Amino acid sequence: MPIPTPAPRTLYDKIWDDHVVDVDNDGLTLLYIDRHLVHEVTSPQAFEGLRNAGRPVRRPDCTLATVDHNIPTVSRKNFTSVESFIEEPDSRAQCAALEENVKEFGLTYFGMTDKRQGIVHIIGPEQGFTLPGITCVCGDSHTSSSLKFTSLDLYLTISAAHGAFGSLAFGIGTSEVEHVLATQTLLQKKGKNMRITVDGDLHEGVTSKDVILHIIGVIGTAGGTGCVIEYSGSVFRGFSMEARMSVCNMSIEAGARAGMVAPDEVTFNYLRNRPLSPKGEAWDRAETYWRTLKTDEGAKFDIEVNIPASDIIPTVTWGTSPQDTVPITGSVPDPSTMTDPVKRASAERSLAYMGLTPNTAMEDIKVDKVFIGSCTNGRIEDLRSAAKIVLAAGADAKIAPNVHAMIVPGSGLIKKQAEAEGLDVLFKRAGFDWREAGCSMCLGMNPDQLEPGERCASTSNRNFEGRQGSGGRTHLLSPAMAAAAAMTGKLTDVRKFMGAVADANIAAAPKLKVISAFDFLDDPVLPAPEPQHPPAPAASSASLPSTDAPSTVPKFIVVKGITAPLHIENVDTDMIIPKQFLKTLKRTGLANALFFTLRKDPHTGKETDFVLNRAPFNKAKIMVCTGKNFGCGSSREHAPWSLNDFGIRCIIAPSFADIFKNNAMQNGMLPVALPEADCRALAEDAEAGLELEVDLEKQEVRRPNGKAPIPFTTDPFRRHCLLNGLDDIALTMQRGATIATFEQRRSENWSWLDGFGFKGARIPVSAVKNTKKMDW
Ligand SMILES: CC(C)[C@H](C(=O)O)[C@@H](O)C(=O)O
Ligand code: SF4
Repeated sequence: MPIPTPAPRTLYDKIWDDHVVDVDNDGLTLLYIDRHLVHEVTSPQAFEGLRNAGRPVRRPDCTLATVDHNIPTVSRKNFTSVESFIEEPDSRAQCAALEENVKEFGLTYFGMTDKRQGIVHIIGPEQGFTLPGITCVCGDSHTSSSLKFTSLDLYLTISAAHGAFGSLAFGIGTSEVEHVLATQTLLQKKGKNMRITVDGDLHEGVTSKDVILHIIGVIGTAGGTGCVIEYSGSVFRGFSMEARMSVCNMSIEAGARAGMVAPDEVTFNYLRNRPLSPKGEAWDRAETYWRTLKTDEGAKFDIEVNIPASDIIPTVTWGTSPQDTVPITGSVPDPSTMTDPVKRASAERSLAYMGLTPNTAMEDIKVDKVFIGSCTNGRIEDLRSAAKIVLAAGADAKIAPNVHAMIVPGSGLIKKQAEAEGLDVLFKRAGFDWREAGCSMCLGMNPDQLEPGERCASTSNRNFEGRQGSGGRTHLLSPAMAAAAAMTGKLTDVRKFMGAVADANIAAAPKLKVISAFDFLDDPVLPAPEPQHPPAPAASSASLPSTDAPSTVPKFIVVKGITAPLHIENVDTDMIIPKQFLKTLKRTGLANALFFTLRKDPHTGKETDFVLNRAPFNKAKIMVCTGKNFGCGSSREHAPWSLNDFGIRCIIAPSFADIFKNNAMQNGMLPVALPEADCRALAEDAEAGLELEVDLEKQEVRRPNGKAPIPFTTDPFRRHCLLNGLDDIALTMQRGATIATFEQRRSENWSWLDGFGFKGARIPVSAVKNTKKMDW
């Protein structure tokens, strides 16, 4: 009998298969999570949940925490403690809460005096915490090139995230953070396989950031919904790890669950000898396994997109969605030429917000601020590429007057490396503001924010309304383009900083040193302190779904009530709840925060005529949105929390972003996806002030005035949980024995994934030199 050949599998299929702890008949999978990154914004409520239930963190050795979003980026020379350093009370409380939580639960933490502190998505790869073939999650959406600048002779390859290592990395909400902390698993349905291939030679001046902005412009911010994207083709193969990270990092902006690149020599060279990478014989075994992690010949992709490299030129955004891209040589689009009414309305709204007139040349747009940093572009190669532009501008060149240009390295180590290379001196001499590591003006949860009406050339990843500050206007672009904008004071084609004059300027300038990142990675990782929390009672195995597990999730059976209509496409979670409300330590009290920037006039503070401010919609229990891709962007669970607090238990829309959908259901809320025409019909009922009735048992939306109900479908497991008000964590805890069996197999087959660097003797908390400092 010939042995049947196994079906060819994609990279995603392989990683998925290797992490299945258990699977039910519907394909709902209990997936093991190898690495969990934690930050201060999305974790307080998760730790509180553990504390209330008396549960420990199941795998402290696979969990790494840092502070990044709230922290000021001013000099830390006088830092003594978070309490005295962070002025804003809510930011301070969130950072202090994390410090308490890591101590109580025994987690490794890179705090503000640790040079390894930085943006979660930067420190994971930097430390070798992120490895090929792993599953990696974070309560943060961004958990998902060798660029030929020939005439500038740039060694740059522009940079960011975990999937770039051939791992399955995705963002989760706070309830799922708690689930992973408690069980080291997640309940997941497998996504679709999507492949984006970019082949050919990139034009001069085109970086990995331009490549991913161009891709998002082509497929749209919902283009990757429900998919895991594998990036393939000669362009990605030719990219450095940093460049691959930038691309994978922005997969969430394309709506995808995750993005990945198959590991290869570039990956192995990046990882070898990183502090948390496997060493010696363990490395050899790991590398042998990693080399199997590529898509098999003939494997099936559900969606394939091919983009010729030659189509891409330096790219910039004009609007308030990352899909609003245009070549820098182009101009602001004219909404009057758009036929789709929802698209036209969205474009008009964007242009009004951005203060732009149709057909203005992009290069004529003046900027007030420049931000170089973020998890997309805060790496050493990004800083080097910006530095090259400064050099190309000439020995005494300064940034344009009236421009404030900020450079925020992604981690303390990157900052040190850049300073050793002399980049800080170069930048400061040209007038840039050189800062400490953190998320900074990417989101502005700290003091780094735009003033209303200010325009920023930004290397970050989101240009949503109010993202960088209420009323602030963001244009996304590459670090080289951002540096060019800083020098000229307006959006500028980076190729103007290339050619004979630029070459001569660079040749005349003192050579910048190139120093290896490995010179800064020598710190041993000290053991985590013993958790001070009592161990959980032994778990027993039970079949899923059981209805007798303890739960605080409300049931969803039938919801009837006033429905608020909304006619916006790509409603992002920054719009649902802006950043200033993410600083809470609670899940409640957020009703007033819902759609805050649309409900309050930023200048007068008075209520606008936004639908939720008007009777009867101010009492809405249901929301119907006619634009697709509701809830895109950030993974903040605060978005469903604020809807829930307002009284809205059900959202109907043509489509939802994956993380939002999950987050809503974790809170006993129901997202209903219906065809656009049905959403429009329901919106008409809603506008007439008539009540709708959503029945989950019968899976139908009942309409007023005897109109036929509209049927919908829901995932059977989720429906069961919603109808019975079941809590995922309690259900998964019942499968403790199955998880333990998986962990045993994991230790045998992939031993390098256990206990990253903590395997030796544990050091008690009291042995840390200064116990006030939490930087062990
Ligand atoms: C705070 C966090 C939930 C959020 C995210 O998920 O992306 C943030 O990092 C962002 O970029 O908006
Ligand atoms: S997108 Fe911005 S705010 Fe979010 S993690 Fe990255 S740097 Fe931080």
